Amino acid sequence: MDVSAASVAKSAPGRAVAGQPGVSPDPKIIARDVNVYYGEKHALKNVTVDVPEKAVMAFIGPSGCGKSTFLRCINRMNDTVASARVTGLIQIDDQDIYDPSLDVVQLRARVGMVFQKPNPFPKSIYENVAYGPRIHGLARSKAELDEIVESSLKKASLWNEVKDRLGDTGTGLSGGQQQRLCIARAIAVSPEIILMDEPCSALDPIATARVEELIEEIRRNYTIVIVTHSMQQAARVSQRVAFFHLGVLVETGQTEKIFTSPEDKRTQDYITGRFG
Ligand SMILES: Nc1ncnc2c1ncn2[C@@H]1O[C@H](COP(=O)(O)OP(=O)(O)OP(=O)(O)O)[C@@H](O)[C@H]1O
Repeated sequence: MDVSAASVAKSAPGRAVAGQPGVSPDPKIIARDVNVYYGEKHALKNVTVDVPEKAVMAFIGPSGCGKSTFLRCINRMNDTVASARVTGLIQIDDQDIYDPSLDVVQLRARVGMVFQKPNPFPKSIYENVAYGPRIHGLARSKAELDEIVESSLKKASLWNEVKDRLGDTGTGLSGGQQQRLCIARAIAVSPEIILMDEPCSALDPIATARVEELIEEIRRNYTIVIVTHSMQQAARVSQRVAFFHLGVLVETGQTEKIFTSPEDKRTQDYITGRFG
């Protein structure tokens, strides 16, 4: 983390600058002047945005504009990319997540992630969900672990389909079921934030609809950020939208406003299919 940039941004926390584009009154996550470089490539440029609590925010924009890069900043996944360098400030609940003293394992328990391609472990359905709570010490007994597995699968709308075959391998489920299993796995460690990187791009329309329904059901309990190429999906599932273009956050706003009367011509061009 570039400390000089962070300290400048720190003196202007979210609430103090409400009213600026991208900044909202009571955010769960704030980002100030975030830049990401992959070696010489400047992939994300001065991104300042607030992500509201217990709502869905969609990141949209043409391929390569930096949506996934920014998403991966929020749980420090970019730490795993050797060439990546992140500057600026990202706070969750007023805590700087790039503070060197921060425990990244704990951060990733608070900030769950669901990927484009469903990626269950090659283990049983039960183990897929039980793994996280076990390594984080969330259950004191087998009965408690069973309870977490059941409630997570219920929240992910998968319980009825798998309750009689929890010992079967997770990779044997259909693609849509696998993705809901991955959401159950994320939910099982009681995250506050769930990041979803094009979670439906490998799913058929029916499985997509089920995941979207699931997002709608759980959104009141979690802060959700979803990257999507589908503007219909962004319109259906999100309450706020952020539009990225060429590494710049062009505009954020309420979903309906972005899709009906965006302020910036680039947003207008993108949502009307003029480029992208
Ligand atoms: N690991 C990496 N190493 C080098 N460059 C990268 C890496 N990951 C992403 N980039 C580059 O950073 C830019 C932003 O990529 P990113 O994946 O964040 O875009 P995106 O908007 O999510 O794209 P898409 O919609 O196609 O997934 C692109 O130019 C991409 O080539």
